[in-house]
Amino acid sequence: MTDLLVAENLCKWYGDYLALDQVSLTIPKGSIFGLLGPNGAGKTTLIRIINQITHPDEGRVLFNGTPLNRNHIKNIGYLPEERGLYKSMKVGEQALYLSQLKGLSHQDAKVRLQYWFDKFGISEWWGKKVQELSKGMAQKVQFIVTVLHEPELLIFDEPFSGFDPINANIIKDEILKLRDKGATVIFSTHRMESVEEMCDHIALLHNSKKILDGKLSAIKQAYKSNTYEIGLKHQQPEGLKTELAGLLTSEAVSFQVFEEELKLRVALKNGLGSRELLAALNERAELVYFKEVIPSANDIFIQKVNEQRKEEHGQA
Ligand SMILES: Nc1ncnc2c1ncn2[C@@H]1O[C@H](COP(=O)(O)OP(=O)(O)OP(=O)(O)O)[C@@H](O)[C@H]1O
Repeated sequence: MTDLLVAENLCKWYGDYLALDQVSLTIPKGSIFGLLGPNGAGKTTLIRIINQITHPDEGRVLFNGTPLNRNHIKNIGYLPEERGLYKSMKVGEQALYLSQLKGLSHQDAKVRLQYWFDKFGISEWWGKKVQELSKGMAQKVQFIVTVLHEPELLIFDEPFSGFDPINANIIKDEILKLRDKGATVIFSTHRMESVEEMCDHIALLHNSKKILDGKLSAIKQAYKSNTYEIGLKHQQPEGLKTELAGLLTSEAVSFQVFEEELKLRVALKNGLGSRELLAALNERAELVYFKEVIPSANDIFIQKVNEQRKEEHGQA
């Protein structure tokens, strides 16, 4: 996979505050790239640089290998977190106006808008004023205007906020379809379940710095903690605890009896793996299930940010 966007050593100052500190990123073509981080980490600043709303003080961004310039604006669709349509303008009129700003002809924009309005079941709003729309309805219109010109890069900042679960699902499916048709997606959110469902790559920003990035599946593998969840039939915890003691660390150990089943969550000592654990268990009990615990994006976010905070406190 080649990279659509490469950011090299970006620095951005707001007065004497350094909002981005040597941030480098590579965004593979066709990926859904999650840009994550606590409030104030620098995500929006980075997105604004990619959109050329603001410019870096140091570093550069390459789009398809070329330094970012005004010609790339047509190739990018951006749905900002703060949504804004002109309230007194009519929906259709405004959608047409915004689409033409992205380089579409009036005729082409009209055909495409009609297609999307139909698809989202909102054709009857065409002649209404924006102020008559609910928040979710206005968001649908903005989503349409963001993707209408079929840009190579789509940037969504909290795309699901304000949508009910059904509409959020519709938007999610549309984003996945756009990716399948070849678009690259940058997706900034605090909703970790959306990251799990959609992102194949992530970058985590904290205090203006990138502290983690890569393929989500590889990051998950790297953050595994040799922990397993096991269900066993007809077992009591006491004997088993003593028997397994030699294999387990003192962390993440839980033994819970639930109806006929004993549920275990155990962390193995370094150097031991599923083979040793299974051998010890097989001697004793009938397995119902056995699985390695893979950390969630949420677990990884919390762990990495907390580690970073501790490190920064240590240095202070
Ligand atoms: N125009 C500005 N002038 C001064 N400071 C700014 C400006 N824009 C952002 N900042 C500061 O830069 C830092 C990064 O802000 P940014 O909006 O990029 O964070 P974010 O990661 O998007 O946060 P959130 O998750 O809360 O949206 C913050 O400390 C913010 O106060």
